[in-house]
Amino acid sequence: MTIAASNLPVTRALLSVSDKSGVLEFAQFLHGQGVHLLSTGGTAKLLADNGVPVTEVSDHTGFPEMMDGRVKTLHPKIHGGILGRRGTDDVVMQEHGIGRIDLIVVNLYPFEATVAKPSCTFEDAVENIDIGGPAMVRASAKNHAHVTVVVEPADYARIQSEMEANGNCISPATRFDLAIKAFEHTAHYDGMIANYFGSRVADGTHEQPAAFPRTFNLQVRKQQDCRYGENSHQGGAFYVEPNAPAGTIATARQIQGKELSYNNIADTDAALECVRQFELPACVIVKHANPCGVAIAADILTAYDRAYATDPESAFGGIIAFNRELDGATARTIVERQFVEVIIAPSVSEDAANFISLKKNVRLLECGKLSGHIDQFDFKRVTGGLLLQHNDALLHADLKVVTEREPTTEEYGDLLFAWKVAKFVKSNAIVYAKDSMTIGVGAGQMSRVNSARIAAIKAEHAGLKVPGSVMASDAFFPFRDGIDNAAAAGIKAVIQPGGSMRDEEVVAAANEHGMAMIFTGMRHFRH
Ligand SMILES: NC(=O)c1ncn([C@@H]2O[C@H](COP(=O)(O)O)[C@@H](O)[C@H]2O)c1NC=O
Repeated sequence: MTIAASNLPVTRALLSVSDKSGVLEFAQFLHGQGVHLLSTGGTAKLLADNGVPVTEVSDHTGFPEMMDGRVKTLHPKIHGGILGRRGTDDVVMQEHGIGRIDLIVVNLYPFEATVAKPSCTFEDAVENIDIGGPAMVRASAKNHAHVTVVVEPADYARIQSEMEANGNCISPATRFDLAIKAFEHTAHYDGMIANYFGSRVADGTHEQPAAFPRTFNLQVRKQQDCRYGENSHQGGAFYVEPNAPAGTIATARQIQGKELSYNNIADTDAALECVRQFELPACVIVKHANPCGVAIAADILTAYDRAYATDPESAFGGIIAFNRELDGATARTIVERQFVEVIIAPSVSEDAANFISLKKNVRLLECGKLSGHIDQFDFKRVTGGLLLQHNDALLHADLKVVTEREPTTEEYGDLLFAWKVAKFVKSNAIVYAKDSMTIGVGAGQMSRVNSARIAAIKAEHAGLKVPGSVMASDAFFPFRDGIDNAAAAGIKAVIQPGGSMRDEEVVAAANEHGMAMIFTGMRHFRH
C-alpha cells in the first residue's frame, strides 16, 4: 500500500505546548493564514490574552480538562481528528462529528529537566510524565500521510516558510521528516522515564539506590557518516548525544581540512580529554589513542615544542590538542615542522587559521571553552552486550608519601603531572616525566616492566635523559623489580596507587634507592 503523498493545505491546527517560546508568533502566523486554532488550557490562555482567536480543546470536545491536567486531549474528537485517513475514514468522521486536524504543535512536559533538579521528588517526576502529548505526537506521526507534527519550536520557521510558499500546504517530504523526528522525540522521552524508574528498587519505596538502570536507554543522533570505520573494510559513523556539552569532540566545529575519520574522532577525543585536565597552557599529542607527548608550559608554543620533543617519530601524523587558543606562532611551527592529522583547541586565532590553511588537508577544530563536564557513564561493547561503568572522573584519593624521603617541590609537580598523563595512557601505563614534560611513555603492554622498558627506549630515541625524571604507574607494582629497574634508569621519584600485597617490599626498595614515593589510593586502568 502506498501512503497518499500529496501536498495538503492546513485548515485546523492544535497547539499544546509546555515550552511556549515562539508559539504566540507562530499562532499569529497560522491565524493570519486562516487556520482554525485549537488549544489546551495554558497555551489557549496565552494566545487569547494576546488577541489570537482560539478554541479551547474542552469546548471542541465538550469535555472539561480534568484531574489536574492528566486528561485534556485524550478524546476521540481529538484522536479521531488526527488519525482519520482522507478518503478512507471520511464517512465515519462525519457520522461522529469529528473534524480533521491537519497540524499538531506539541512539546511535552519537561520530564528530563524536572528529574535533573536535586529537589525533585518521585511524585514531581510522576506528574511530569506527559501522556496526552506523546499520544498526539505518535498519532500524527503515524498519520503523517495526512498530518504534520511539530515537536520543537526550532521548526516553526520552516513550517511558516513552506506554508507561505505553497498556499498553506506542507509537502509529504517535510511531513515524513517531522514524523521521524516525532518518533525520535517520544522514544527519547520514554527512554528517560524508563531509566528513571528503572534505577529505583521495585519494592514500592521508589528509593534510588546507587545502581545502574534495569534497562539502559540512550538516544544518540548521527552527526556524520565516516568514510569507513577503524579499518577500510568496516563502515563507521559518529553519533552524538542530545545536548552534548560545549568543549567536546561532539560539539567541536571543523574550520578546515578533510572529513574527520572514525580514528580521527576517537583520537581527538582522547587528546582533548587529556589536555582538559591541565590548568596551565598544555599540549597533548595522541597517536593510536595514546598520548605520545604531553607538556605544560607558560605558553602553548613551548608546551607544543616540549610535547613534540618526547617522541617526534610517533608525533608524525598525530592529533594535537591544546587547552588554550591556538595562536599564529604555534600554528606556524606545527605546519612547518610536522605532518599532523588533526589540531583541536578551544579557539583558533585568525593568524593560526591562516597558517593552517597552507596545509589544506589538516583538520582544524575549534571546540569552545573546555568545561569540567564528565559524562556519567562509560561503556564498552562486548559480544552480545554492553559493559557500563561510571566514568573515571576522579584523579586520586588522599596522596600519601610512603618513603623516608619526601619528594622535592619540583618532583612533586612532575609526579602529579605524570599521574594525570598516565590516567590517559592505555594499560599497563608507565610515564616518565621531568620539568613538566613527558620524557617517555610506555603504553598498552601486558607487563608493567615492559611498559617501563618502552618508556626508556622512547626517551633514548628522542635523545632525552631519564636520570632525574619521575615515574607514574597507572596501577601498583606487584614486585620490587619495577622499582629496582626504575632506580637503575635514574628515576628519582614514583607515583602509583599502592595496594599490592608486596607494598612493603616495594617501599623498602624505594627507600634503599633513596627515591620518594607517593601512593594515590586510586588506580587508573584504561583499556
Ligand atoms: N493529558 C492530556 O490529555 C494532555 N494533552 C496535552 N498535554 C500536555 O499539556 C501541555 C500543555 O498544557 P497547557 O497548554 O495547559 O500549558 C503540553 O506539554 C502537552 O503535551 C497533556 N498533558 C499530560 O498528559
